[in-house]
Amino acid sequence: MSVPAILVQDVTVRYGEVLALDGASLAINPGRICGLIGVNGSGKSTLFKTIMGMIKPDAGRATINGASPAQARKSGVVGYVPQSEKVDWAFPLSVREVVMMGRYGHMGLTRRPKRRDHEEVDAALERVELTALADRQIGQLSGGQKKRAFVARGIAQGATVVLLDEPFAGVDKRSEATITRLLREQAAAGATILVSTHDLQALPGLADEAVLLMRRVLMHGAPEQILHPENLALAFGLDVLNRKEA
Ligand SMILES: Nc1ncnc2c1ncn2[C@@H]1O[C@H](COP(=O)(O)OP(=O)(O)OP(=O)(O)O)[C@@H](O)[C@H]1O
Repeated sequence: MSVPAILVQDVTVRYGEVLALDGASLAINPGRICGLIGVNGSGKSTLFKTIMGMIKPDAGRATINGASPAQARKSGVVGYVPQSEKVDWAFPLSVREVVMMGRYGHMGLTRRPKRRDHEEVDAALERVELTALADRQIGQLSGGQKKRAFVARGIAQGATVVLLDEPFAGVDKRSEATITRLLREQAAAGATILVSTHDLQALPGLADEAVLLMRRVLMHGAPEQILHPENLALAFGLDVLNRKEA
């Protein structure tokens, strides 16, 4: 049997008094796009940070292709598109420089880009349709363009496991369509993708499978199964079921 690309085993995370994850377990196989669904505060960002090794769980563990998060980050197999609110957009970096960060792992200690690095960055910018804006400061892009810049960073990096925390929040339709197409292309080429979203309608067109999170994984199945009102009610409360009558 193949090793899951993303494996989360019985992970518990506490922030002081707050129990953010409570025995969450999840396995995603290579080449799959998995949508992560849950109300605000259900632990989605905490799950991403655990898989990235940015926080150490109080119990349980996460692995990427069987390796620890730290090893996976070091080898560059894992890429992360954070929530927009978590990024300092005033940072004096151009779009091109942000995408070039994806090449750091390939450059050695000097971090001096070689021709191959420039070529990969140009190709990634082209794929996300940001070539014309490459020299703009990153903060001077629209919400959707910023997300595309981070997706390009993952492409330039050559990441084969990609985590995206709400890439469609505050994003224009063109960016949403471009990002969805790119994720599908990456998955078709073998990449594994975990993407959180509040856009339930877009889920079947985006993901092969989906997960309902509420501190732990309530359900993991086909998007259509997850979107069944009774299952959504599990994660979002009974309002979803009652909305029609209201
Ligand atoms: N650094 C922190 N310190 C204290 N509590 C935190 C911290 N980060 C998150 N929490 C709490 O942990 C819980 C889970 O937060 P998390 O950000 O993982 O949820 P989320 O599902 O990503 O939410 P959202 O959809 O609003 O982004 C929430 O109750 C949140 O308030």
